[in-house]
Amino acid sequence: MSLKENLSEEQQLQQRIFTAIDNFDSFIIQAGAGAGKTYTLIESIKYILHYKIDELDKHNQKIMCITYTNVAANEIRQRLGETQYVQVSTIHEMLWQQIKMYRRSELTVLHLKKLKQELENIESEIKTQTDCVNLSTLKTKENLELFSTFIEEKKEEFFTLDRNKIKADKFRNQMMQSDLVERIPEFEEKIIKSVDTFKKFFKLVSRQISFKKAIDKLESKNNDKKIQIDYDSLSNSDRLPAMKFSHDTLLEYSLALAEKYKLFQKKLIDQYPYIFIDEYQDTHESVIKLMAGLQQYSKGQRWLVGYFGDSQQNIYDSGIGNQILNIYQNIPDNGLGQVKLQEIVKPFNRRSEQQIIELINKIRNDKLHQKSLDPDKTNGEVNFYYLDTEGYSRDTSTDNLIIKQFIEKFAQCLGDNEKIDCLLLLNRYVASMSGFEQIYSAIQKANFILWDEINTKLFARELDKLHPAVLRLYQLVTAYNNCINPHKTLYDLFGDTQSEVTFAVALKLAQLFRCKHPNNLHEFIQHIDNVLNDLCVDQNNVVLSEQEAVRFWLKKNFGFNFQNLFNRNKNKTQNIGFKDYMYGLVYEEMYGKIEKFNPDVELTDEQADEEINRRHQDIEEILNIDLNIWQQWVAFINNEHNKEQTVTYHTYHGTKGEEYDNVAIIMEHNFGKNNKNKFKNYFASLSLEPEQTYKEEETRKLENSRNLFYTACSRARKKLWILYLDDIKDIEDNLKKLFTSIKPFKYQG
Ligand SMILES: Nc1ncnc2c1ncn2[C@@H]1O[C@H](COP(=O)(O)OP(=O)(O)OP(=O)(O)O)[C@@H](O)[C@H]1O
Repeated sequence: MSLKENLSEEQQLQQRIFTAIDNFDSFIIQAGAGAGKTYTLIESIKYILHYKIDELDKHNQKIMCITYTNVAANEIRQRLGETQYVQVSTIHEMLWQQIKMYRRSELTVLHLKKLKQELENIESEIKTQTDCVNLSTLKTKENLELFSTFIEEKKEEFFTLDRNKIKADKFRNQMMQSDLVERIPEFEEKIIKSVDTFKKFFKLVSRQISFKKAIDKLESKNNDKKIQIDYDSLSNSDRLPAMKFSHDTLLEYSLALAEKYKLFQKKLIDQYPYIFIDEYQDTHESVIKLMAGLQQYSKGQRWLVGYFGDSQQNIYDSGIGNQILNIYQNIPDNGLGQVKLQEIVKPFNRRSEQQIIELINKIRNDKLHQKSLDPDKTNGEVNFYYLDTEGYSRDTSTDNLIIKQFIEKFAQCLGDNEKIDCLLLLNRYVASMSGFEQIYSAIQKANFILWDEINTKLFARELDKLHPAVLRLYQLVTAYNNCINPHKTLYDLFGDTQSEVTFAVALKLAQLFRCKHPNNLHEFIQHIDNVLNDLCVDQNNVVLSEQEAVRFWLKKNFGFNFQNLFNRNKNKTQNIGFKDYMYGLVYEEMYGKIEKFNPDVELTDEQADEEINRRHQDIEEILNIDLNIWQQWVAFINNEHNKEQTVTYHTYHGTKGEEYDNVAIIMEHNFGKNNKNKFKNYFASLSLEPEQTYKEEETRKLENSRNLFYTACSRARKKLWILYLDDIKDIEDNLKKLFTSIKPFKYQG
């Protein structure tokens, strides 16, 4: 078909969407990579703005557009231009905005329920642990109560000693200094015999206490001041007893609110008659259920939801992928009627040259066979190379050299100003090629992220996917970057201070925070600690506005309230400074509020000391990495590149939604040691007869590999070069089903 005919067909499809919008028919747009989903989404919004604006205006309504990341939200805002009739936000932003008005009412009910569930888990763990010989005397209610009183008495001291890496025997002596010890049977002989076991148990019971207190607080009838539950968007883990929750719990609470309170649904429907969800495939199941619930409830009213996405680009396990229609089918009728979606398939590809489209069609191998919008776009190139491994064996440094040589070869086939975007499978290579291998090694050594989660928790460009401790490090580097960047506004530094902070004070503090280039994060933290300490010492002269400014700075950069800072001198032992607080936080975020208890292994004092020392050394090592290296990592996370850069390295996941002219993909059999043969198995599965089926788990893994491969290959506009680093003998026949040209790549060692 000619370009003209294709354009006309595309126009008709767009028209079907407009008709669905006119009729308030909820729909789902299914389209492969580069089909122009985002473009269609924007066209749909523009259509409403053009034809329905009076209606929106009359009812004081808005269009809601939900994106998967902040980057995507900004992109859409930019492409739409300023308009008060559209709210573009991530699902978390949108939900919090909607539910925060319930933070003193209905949310406290949900929070209370969650605290109680969690308390049950803690109590069952306490039970299991008191089964072990050393703690068995704490099995009785009375002894456990005595132990809890002991904890209340020694808590501050315990955590100060723990933080300060006090050796086991000294620690034991300090803990023994309490009248309560006499009253708790076998305290000396058994309970504190292993300091390691004791510490874990202490933390567990102290967690139980804090949960109980939080529950009491919420249940207490004579609260003058209503307790408030808050979403903490800057932290990647819940802090339930502190009445704070993070991203996943936000989804959970929102769905529960919607299911329980019809008013909540009604408000959403009234406020946003059009809700669009971009990249539906990576959306959490609870969001789809929430939308389906709204759709059901709104029957007969002016309301619709429109999903845009591609199930084969689902690359995160938390996303619903191709399950959306099943979820819809399983929504009970509730006497309100079955919810349905009109399915509109967009079969075009606007991004890539014909050669690339052919390849990605073969990879997806489903009904969504794409055709190029412009049949004359045939100047693309796909090359598959396998490494000719004869004569040497692979290791990280050789692989790095091989990748560089491959990129050079690719570059020789390109024009002078052309760039290459290289997608690397292995995290170590992404780190070394992008200049932050030291961070990768140190984090791996500290061993607080599971092997197969490192790709997301250290390399994700969506901040809410980073490991909580890694996010904390990101915040520290960003706080430093903001301090030294003269182009940052006072809002960037202090957030919305609602004019409680004067311009002069904000400037003074900004200057104090801006230190001489520190060598590492450790020095930066020390510097901030010094500044805050000086302000504390000088507190008689510190105007209230300065205290406020510090408070806003800490809140904006790290999301925490540090109210006690200026009261410290009054009661020094009770409160800690910024440095200790930050170290404590990082330690806790790395190793958990309670280190995992294993009753089979009881560490001796020496082993426990060694273990604690090791952990502290690992943290020291991380904080002592050169700050320039940290800045390179932050630039990677923020996807910032300098203009001269001719090659940019990415993880496969990090390129979601992006497009580049020339793409190099480096592959191999494995994806980390827990995903042995991930890609080998995928390629091997291509010769599977249709009647052969795998177990569900196996199918899920294969689909994930295919989706990752599909998403990677479909980023290319013009040229795609793939290098396979492992031996392809066993999968060669299947590779030939996808690639017309398979050539050896000879490394010049
Ligand atoms: N109607 C259109 N007119 C002009 N350019 C378009 C149109 N639709 C899409 N494009 C362009 O085609 C390319 C692919 O579009 P887009 O990024 O919206 O695709 P997508 O379906 O969201 O892709 P992916 O699923 O891979 O993220 C972009 O460069 C976009 O600007």
